[in-house]
Amino acid sequence: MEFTKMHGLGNDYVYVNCFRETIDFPSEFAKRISDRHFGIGSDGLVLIGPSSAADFKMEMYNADGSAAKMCGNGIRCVGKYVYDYGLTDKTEITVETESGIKPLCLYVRNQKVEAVCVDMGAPRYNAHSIPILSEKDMIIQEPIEISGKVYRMTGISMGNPHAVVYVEDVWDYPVKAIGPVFEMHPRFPERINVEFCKVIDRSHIEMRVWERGTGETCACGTGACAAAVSSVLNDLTDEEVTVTLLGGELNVRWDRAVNRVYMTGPAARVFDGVL
Ligand SMILES: N[C@@H](CCC[C@H](N)C(=O)O)C(=O)O
Repeated sequence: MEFTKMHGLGNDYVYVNCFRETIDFPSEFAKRISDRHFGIGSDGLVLIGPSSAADFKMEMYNADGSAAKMCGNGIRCVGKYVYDYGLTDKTEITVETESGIKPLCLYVRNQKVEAVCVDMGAPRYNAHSIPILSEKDMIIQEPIEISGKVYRMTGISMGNPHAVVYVEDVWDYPVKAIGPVFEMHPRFPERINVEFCKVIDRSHIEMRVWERGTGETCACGTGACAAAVSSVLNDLTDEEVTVTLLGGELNVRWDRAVNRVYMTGPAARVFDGVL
């Protein structure tokens, strides 16, 4: 089976072209190939296939085999894959995901896609739709106790669930210790992705992420969007921000007039392989 290893800011997935290949048990397959010692090594698996409603369809699995409805870094790489491998010659395409159809704008240089802008759609911050168990309708700076410390979280869905918290020093934060306790807290019936953020100024956020189903990753596209939306809701930033992550920078703009979030960042191919 042919595959391609790609990444968006170091958030790396194995990409399989399902126009050509068939995977019967994608969840098992994702677990096996993601293993960094006994597999190919990745944060998960992304399947690219035909869609009856859009130009292409994307399916995404975390390293533990769980499926996610949306993946921001993954969808940028899908844009690069379909253009660079000649599945399309268009620079404006649509991709069907489990959380709806997303329009992509591909930025091409020397016949290769270097960066992609994704219209991520409308964020949702109603507790029920994230989902987060709460008596309140919106989760804004809501206290939650994790490992004996009270955090104030803001809950956002970007098609997948996120809890954004603000900390003093992102780079020194014990993300690997706190992240898994957050992820499994009983208030999150579908578990949660957690963004540990620091606002530098009204147009700049630093962030590390603990991803549901994978662990700490170098970057999370949906997480960066959730951090941007949370920071606007808490009046910490303006509508357009640069989000600095371990793997690099993303530009995120929440256009509140039309209630859509736009995420722009790089997409890169690492290598092709045969399994
Ligand atoms: N890294 C991704 C998000 C992948 C899915 C997430 N772990 C979940 O289970 O919701 C991104 O770039 O958005």
